[in-house]
Amino acid sequence: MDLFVVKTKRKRADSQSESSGSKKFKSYEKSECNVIDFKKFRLENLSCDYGILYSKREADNLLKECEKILCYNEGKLAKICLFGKWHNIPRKQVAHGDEGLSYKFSGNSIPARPWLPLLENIRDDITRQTGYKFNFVLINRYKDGSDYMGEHKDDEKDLEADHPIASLSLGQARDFIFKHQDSRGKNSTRRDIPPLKLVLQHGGLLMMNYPTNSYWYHSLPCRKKLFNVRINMTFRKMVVK
Ligand SMILES: O=C(O)CCC(=O)C(=O)O
Ligand SMILES: [Fe+2]
Repeated sequence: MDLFVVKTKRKRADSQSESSGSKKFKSYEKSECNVIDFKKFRLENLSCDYGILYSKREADNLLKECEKILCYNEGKLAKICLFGKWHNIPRKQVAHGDEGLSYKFSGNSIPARPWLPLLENIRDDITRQTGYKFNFVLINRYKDGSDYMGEHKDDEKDLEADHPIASLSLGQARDFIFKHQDSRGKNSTRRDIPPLKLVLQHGGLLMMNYPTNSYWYHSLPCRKKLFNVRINMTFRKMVVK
């Protein structure tokens, strides 16, 4: 992790308003939580916390188990629609979650498969550590550094907008880049906001708090010289209709 601001131990659930930006947006419950060491990243409209949730041994075991039991989407569910054209996604993907939930993005809708005990255990570990509850997990598997995820925001309507997204990484450490929406491209109006680069490690947990996903894009760029598998799980709170 290169750029960094303050190191802190979050002690109690009622510190919730600090991580989500403003109390007035709170629309969910947050329970008591434990304490892993989170590093806090605070920039203009960005609030993220990063810490190591699992030791190397625990993370090795989880990765091995994931490789054994997870099955990934195929066919249309493994494609995205960009500017009217369908493309294979440059990685594998699957979602699990509460019954009836699905996740719509880039022209596709990913239905949640039922929870698996392994995923429930990880979800509950994250809830114990952060106090936040999740009803859906999107899993991305990058076979090596040539698999990637392009710049996007996780700001779909079916996500509870002010709820944090918890991102657990297993396997190959990879760069993860945040860019402020007004700092991107030729017509950028905010050249004064530099990107934020994190390195997401094996066993690392990144909390993306409100309002990060309303203002900042994130991506996992290609890294052709990396050859190991990485699995990322983003635990989310979807709106239940
Ligand atoms: O693999 C990652 O770390 C990124 C995952 C992500 O951004 C997503 O699932 O929306
Ligand atoms: Fe994302």
